[in-house]
Amino acid sequence: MQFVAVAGLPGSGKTTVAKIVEKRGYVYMSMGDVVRAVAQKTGMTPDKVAVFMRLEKGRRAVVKHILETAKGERFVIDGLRSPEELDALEEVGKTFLIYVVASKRTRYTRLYSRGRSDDPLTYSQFLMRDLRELKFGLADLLARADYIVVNENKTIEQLEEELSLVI
Ligand SMILES: Nc1ncnc2c1ncn2[C@@H]1O[C@H](COP(=O)(O)OP(=O)(O)OP(=O)(O)O)[C@@H](O)[C@H]1O
Repeated sequence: MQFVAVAGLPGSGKTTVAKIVEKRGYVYMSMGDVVRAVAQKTGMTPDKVAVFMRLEKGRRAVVKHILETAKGERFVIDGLRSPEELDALEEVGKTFLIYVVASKRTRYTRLYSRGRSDDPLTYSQFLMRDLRELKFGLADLLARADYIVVNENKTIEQLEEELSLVI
């Protein structure tokens, strides 16, 4: 198996990057979709499920769920949160980690205008989400990145061009 894993803080552009990778022949799988599906089943909020799954079932729980359902050879995994999740992928396949970064202001503006049902409505909700993700170990993943992409003052086309040199 071969994985391109994508990590970054909320609103940095992980899904945007992962969808670009998908177009190059990788099966797209989203950690956030797993969490949101469990949230819908249980009636809990996605924020709570994200913490609950990792606390109750171990720090690899979400990635384990992804691996159980994965069918194919080459995958792009959107939304890795911790070094433990990266370890889990590396144990079963060749893994390349792309870390996406953007400033706080850009990320907040993007999420505010994206308006997904679980997106932060206020700046304090946005900061709380950052904090939660950092607690999972997101910042520690930066040290293990194979490629760091700055998604700021860049069009999606420019992003696509940059990534074509990497993937
Ligand atoms: N370079 C860019 N130019 C313009 N818009 C962008 C760019 N990158 C991302 N966006 C937009 O910003 C929003 C957030 O991007 P995306 O959903 O990829 O972030 P994310 O890191 O996956 O966020 P989350 O962790 O909250 O799911 C989306 O609406 C996306 O279309």
